[in-house]
Amino acid sequence: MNFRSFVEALKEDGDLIEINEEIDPHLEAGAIIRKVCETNDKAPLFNNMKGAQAGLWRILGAPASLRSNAKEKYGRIARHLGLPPTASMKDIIDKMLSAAHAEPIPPNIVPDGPVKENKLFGDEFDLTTLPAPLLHQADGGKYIQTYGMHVLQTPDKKWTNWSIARAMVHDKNHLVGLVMEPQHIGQIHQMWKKSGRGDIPWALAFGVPPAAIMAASMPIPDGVSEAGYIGAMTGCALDVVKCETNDLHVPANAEIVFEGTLSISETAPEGPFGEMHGYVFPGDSRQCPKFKVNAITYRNGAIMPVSNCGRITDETHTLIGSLNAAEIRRICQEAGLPITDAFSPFETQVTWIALGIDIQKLSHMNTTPSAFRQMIGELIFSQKAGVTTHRIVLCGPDINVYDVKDVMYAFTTRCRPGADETLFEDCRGFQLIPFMGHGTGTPNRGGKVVSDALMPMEYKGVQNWQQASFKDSFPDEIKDSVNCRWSKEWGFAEEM
Ligand SMILES: CC1=C(C(=O)O)[C@@H]2CC(C)(C)c3c(C)c(C)cc4c3N2[C@@]12C(=O)NC(=O)N=C2N4C[C@H](O)[C@H](O)[C@H](O)COP(=O)(O)O
Ligand SMILES: [K+]
Ligand SMILES: [Mn+2]
Repeated sequence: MNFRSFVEALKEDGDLIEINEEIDPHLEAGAIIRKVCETNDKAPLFNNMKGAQAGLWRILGAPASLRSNAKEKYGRIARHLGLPPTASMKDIIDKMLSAAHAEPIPPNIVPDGPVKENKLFGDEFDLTTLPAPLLHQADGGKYIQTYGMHVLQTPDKKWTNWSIARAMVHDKNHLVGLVMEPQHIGQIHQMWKKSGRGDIPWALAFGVPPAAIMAASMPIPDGVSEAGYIGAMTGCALDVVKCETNDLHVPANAEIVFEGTLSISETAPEGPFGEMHGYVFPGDSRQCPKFKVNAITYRNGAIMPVSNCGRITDETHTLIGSLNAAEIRRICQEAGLPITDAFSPFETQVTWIALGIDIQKLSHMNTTPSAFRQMIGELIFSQKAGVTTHRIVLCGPDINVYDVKDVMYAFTTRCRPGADETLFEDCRGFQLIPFMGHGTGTPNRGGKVVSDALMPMEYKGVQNWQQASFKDSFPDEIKDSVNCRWSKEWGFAEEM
């Protein structure tokens, strides 16, 4: 599946709105994409961007946001993975974890590809004149990079990392973007700095195969190349082609590729940006590394994917939250903890993760609530995949952790504030969350909690209550007889 066929699949699903009238990259495209994300409407494809030149570029907005049709809520994300549009979030997470213990299938190097149809070098382009969008009025710049994939290799070339990190236009041939620890882009930046080998060969590929951008958004382990992981997950090697100006390889059918170097010494002001938690703090910029663009190669009719993040729901919730939860589930299970599921409710701006607990297995651990909470917090809050999470909620087997109504029902009725919670201050914190970066304490340390929504008896493997609900408070024969007359005889609404 490549990006073009992904866009075609959305069209066939009736999940695409093509806009052929001229749209301005200065706030207008951003406003449409933001409203699509807040209403779960169809993905907008802007075929006529003001300022487009030499085929650069059309824009696809909200590439992995939600569908309003409840039966296909995650359909646009499912289409990234070749799953049916009715796939559940559990199906999507299971698919993304399916390669965790598989032998990587390295990419297949091909001599040419659609991404080589057009090439611009040096003064043949000026980033400030391309239709890069201003996505929020208080943003510090035009965020040209919101759904592209950084390609960076360790100095020993053993690990090639693919990841998403934002970047804005700095001048005609430079970007400036977030390069944070413990992200792999930050780790590799540090390695090159220590190696004294000068600036880092870099590429940024937009409109890559959808499965690749999912891996780029996932905190798979240090040292694991996303290309090989995706090869193992899809069962086939991804075709890659060599860059014109360095030895890195990029997907051969990517829409657009920027090639150049990531500076280990030069910085420039970055941000502010409307971020994943839904805030922009006007004027709040920080010094970040510069990326020098030496060449641009691209397909005919190139499409630039754009994620306008902020208030729910957009790619920073559907992908960052869900894929961090995926890795947290794997890490807990490999540590022998009785975790069945993990999910980050969008309504928490993905600052929480809810864990589904197998209370039979829990009862065999003969542990206490405070000891178990300590175990869970120490494990998860020490992980890279746990950095963005500031509350973990432990839920019993009658709770569907993928449904925020269930998580809140458990959290608000089974977790006594204080007594049933364990605070963690000696761990890395996520400074992008306003209560951290603009709050009262240290911006990047602590501020975390494990909230235990397991009742004491569940540590003995028992749930001695019935939910006062249609599902749990009526015998099957009553429920069946009510259900079969529900809409046919009485005219109530059909079940969704
Ligand atoms: C935190 C991030 C963003 C923000 O909130 O502004 C910003 C917004 C955009 C670009 C839309 C965005 C989208 C649409 C998606 C889907 C993911 C991110 C981002 N951007 C940020 C960023 O600027 N800096 C960052 O360190 N991580 C980000 N991630 C998350 C990472 O991709 C994720 O943690 C990966 O696991 C990283 O790969 P590895 O290092 O593990 O290999
Ligand atoms: K990644
Ligand atoms: Mn990585």
